Amino acid sequence: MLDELKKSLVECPVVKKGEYFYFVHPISDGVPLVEPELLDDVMDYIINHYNLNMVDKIVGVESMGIPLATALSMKTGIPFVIVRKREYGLPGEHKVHQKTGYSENELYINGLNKDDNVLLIDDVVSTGGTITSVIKALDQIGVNLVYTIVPIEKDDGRINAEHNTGHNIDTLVKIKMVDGKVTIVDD
Ligand SMILES: O=P(O)(O)OC[C@H]1O[C@H](OP(=O)(O)OP(=O)(O)O)[C@H](O)[C@@H]1O
Ligand code: HPA
Repeated sequence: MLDELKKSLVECPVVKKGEYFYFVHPISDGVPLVEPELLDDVMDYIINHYNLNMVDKIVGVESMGIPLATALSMKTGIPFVIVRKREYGLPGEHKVHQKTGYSENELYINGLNKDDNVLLIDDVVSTGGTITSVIKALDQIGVNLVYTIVPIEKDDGRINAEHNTGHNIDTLVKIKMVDGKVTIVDD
């Protein structure tokens, strides 16, 4: 089911951002072109492997959590909210500092309440910085984090993020950068 995702990852270009080897792929970048079948494969995998009956809200992280949250919402009928890079100043807005291997930003969380049953989705976990910060903020808000699903796991950040947050992070494909190229890590 995930064969296409794996194949497309191995074939995708890699660019350098400073010292960071950055793979460029439809799911993580919307570039060069997102084939709906690939998105559909990822969604079907999630729908077939998780019990989503108790999930009240899907939470996606800007930018590339947006197509994933949208597709999952449309398939399941569960509403979604986006953790944005824009501040709104609404009551109850939570500010989160995001640090990746190549950038830093502020993120803003709106639209969530204590005890909401939440599925968090983002495209990639790499250093684990982003998902760690977002999960810690969700814990502060007091939501019930039912699942955290990130289709692409790159290098070793997931384990650190799980250790630092105490939450499981489920990934669908694990990749490693070897000699500046994407390789698949089989379990
Ligand atoms: O595990 P980490 O090292 O934190 O990397 C993962 C994060 O990096 C990317 O976000 P980025 O802010 O680059 O942007 P985008 O989604 O706007 O492309 C990606 O979408 C993840 O959120
Ligand atoms: O190498 C990457 N490619 C795409 N998105 C990412 N988010 C973190 N690292 C990466």
